[in-house]
Amino acid sequence: MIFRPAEFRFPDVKERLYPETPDLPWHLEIGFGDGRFWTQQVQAEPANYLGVEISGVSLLKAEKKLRDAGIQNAILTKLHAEPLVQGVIPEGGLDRIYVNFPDPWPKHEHNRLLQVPFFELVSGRLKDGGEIWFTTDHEEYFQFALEQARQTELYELTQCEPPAAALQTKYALKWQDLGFDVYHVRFRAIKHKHIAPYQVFTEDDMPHSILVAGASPALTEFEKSVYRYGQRTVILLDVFRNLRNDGYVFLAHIEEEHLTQEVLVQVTPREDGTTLVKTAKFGSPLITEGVKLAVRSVTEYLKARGYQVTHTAY
Ligand SMILES: C[S@@+](CC[C@H](N)C(=O)[O-])C[C@H]1O[C@@H](n2cnc3c(N)ncnc32)[C@H](O)[C@@H]1O
Repeated sequence: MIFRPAEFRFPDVKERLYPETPDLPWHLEIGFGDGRFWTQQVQAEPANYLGVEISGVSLLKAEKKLRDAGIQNAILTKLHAEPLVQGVIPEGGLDRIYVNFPDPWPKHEHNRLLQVPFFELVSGRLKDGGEIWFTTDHEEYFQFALEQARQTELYELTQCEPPAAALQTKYALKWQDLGFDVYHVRFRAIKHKHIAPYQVFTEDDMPHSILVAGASPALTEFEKSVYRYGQRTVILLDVFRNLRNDGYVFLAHIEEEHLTQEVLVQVTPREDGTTLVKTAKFGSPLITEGVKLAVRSVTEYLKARGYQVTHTAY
């Protein structure tokens, strides 16, 4: 089953996500590609499965594979692994994490998934004794990951044979056909670092502001505008006229840590003469701090063009 990010709770619980099989362990696969790993691994060790991918094409392929295999207790989602782990997974929630043949980034190792911040984050989301099973053909990334995990002093490492299913993934077969070796290690969490959940707000906290239009409220031209707030950036990419209510819709791009979202911010004139600025539900954005800042940015944009701000809730 595919879950849109907004369908999760932040954090969520296994009992809600897998009501039919709450007693099974909970396994997460990061970067599941076409999904074939889990169709085989589940036969060796049944578990509730959560898969996270950034590729929409992979998401659809994997969903079909799992459906054809008749696997019911599997949830797939399209997101970066980090906000999913930090936001959705409760402390001590996971029994295991699989990472099979992740992108090795040979020239840009800062992009690699398996490094100190990741090991720290997941140590708190794994149960005591929970493990990360890492399989790769890339010896340099393998050594790098061992070193990064050791630095944290949160794991016991065991190098051993990979599970049979990890040798049958699309990339496993590709690299083995080319004669590459395969490396496997299990990182067993023995200590847990507490990292606060990724903060996602509910619809009750929908950020908004109320403005009063000045003497010349109509926007006749648009300037792409960048707003920086510490680690977060909002770019107002475009604005469209709303023909239904004589308002506007801004297209905002938001970057915050590992999460990037495009959201629509509506500017709607109301009967009492005020103007309401709020995030549109369209696209089910995750209501994060960055989304609040997008509403703030649109409010600032309008303020600079003659609107007066009478109320803000962001
Ligand atoms: C080299 S492929 C391996 C796919 C699959 N595991 C296999 O063995 O065939 C790496 C996958 O990781 C996904 N990926 C990369 N970074 C990711 C991230 N931060 N979160 C989730 N998935 C990611 C990519 O979209 C890609 O499908």
